[in-house]
Amino acid sequence: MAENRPTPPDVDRVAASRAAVAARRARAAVKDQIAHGTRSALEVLSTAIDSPDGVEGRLRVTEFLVSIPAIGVTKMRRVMSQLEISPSKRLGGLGKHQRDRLRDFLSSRSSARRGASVARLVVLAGPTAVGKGTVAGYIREHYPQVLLSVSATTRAPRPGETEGVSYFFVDDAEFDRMVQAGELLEWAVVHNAYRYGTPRGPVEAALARGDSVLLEIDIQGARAVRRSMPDARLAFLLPPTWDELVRRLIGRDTESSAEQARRLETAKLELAAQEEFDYRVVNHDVAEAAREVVDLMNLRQAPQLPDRPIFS
Ligand SMILES: Nc1ncnc2c1ncn2[C@@H]1O[C@H](COP(=O)(O)OP(=O)(O)OP(=O)(O)O)[C@@H](O)[C@H]1O
Ligand SMILES: Nc1nc2c(ncn2[C@@H]2O[C@H](COP(=O)(O)O)[C@@H](O)[C@H]2O)c(=O)[nH]1
Repeated sequence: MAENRPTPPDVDRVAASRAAVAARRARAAVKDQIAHGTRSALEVLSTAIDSPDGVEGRLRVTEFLVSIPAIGVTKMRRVMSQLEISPSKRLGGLGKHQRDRLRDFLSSRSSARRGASVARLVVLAGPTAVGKGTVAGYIREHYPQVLLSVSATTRAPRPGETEGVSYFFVDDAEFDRMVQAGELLEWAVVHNAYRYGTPRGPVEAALARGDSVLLEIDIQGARAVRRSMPDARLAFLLPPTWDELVRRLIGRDTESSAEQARRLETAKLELAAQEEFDYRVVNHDVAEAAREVVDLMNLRQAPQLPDRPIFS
């Protein structure tokens, strides 16, 4: 029996393997922070320099670079070679010149991005029931650094909706006044029923501060934003399949069957508009779609669109 008891070297090995798992998780958390913009890459580099044996210091430069939005593996390799850093290096093990070159690279990137702050306006549109509201709600909850514009609407609140959070619920006279006073960045009659519009003030103020803004609006609104703010990035949310879109609309159970049929007819036309958009995001999974939309706010270069529509 005594032979089955863990010997001191076994105990050491178990402890070491637990410590390695914990360290890997801690490094993954740092990479997530960079990817989601809750921590800047420059700040992580400074921490690594101050404590080379800490979590940040143990991050490989390759992993660090690819966690930065808009840096993929190909670009990372190019940057590593330009900065003359070998792929095996960790942030805490960089020599002084390598650190300086990496710091300069990160600073020039971040100031270039500040200069392009108008491109931080992202419009999320797509057919009825694809999940725009669900994805936008997820972003509101999980990405507090993104301002989610609150629209004005002439429709009545639904159960559970809150004034000033879901919408600003206004009557026709007030909506007319807002239009006349130029208070709306765009507005449209949606589903041939009620008017919806984006209040201009909060969006412009946030962009002037350099904050990211998300508009969850219909396709007519997206077109209007494109005309007035050509730097905005337009994302089209797609369902995985047409049948899934129908399932979501019917499953939501917020419209009569006549209204559902009407929305599905409109949805066919709206799906044809996807090619007017800069990006397409397929809403298989809410968290994943939300991350893709948030990533658009940090990209400097728009990724190439595929030649043909993904789904129509
Ligand atoms: N990834 C997903 N997987 C499964 N169900 C989803 C997903 N995303 C959203 N849904 C569900 O689909 C339904 C429609 O979503 P939502 O109301 O957000 O759509 P919408 O695009 O905002 O619609 P509308 O433009 O008509 O207001 C909801 O019941 C929601 O819970
Ligand atoms: N053009 C705009 N469309 C908007 C705006 N706010 C919301 N919407 C779109 O309306 C429909 C219906 O919304 P619901 O809450 O009544 O189901 C949906 O497609 C939204 O995207 C806006 O400010 N401008």
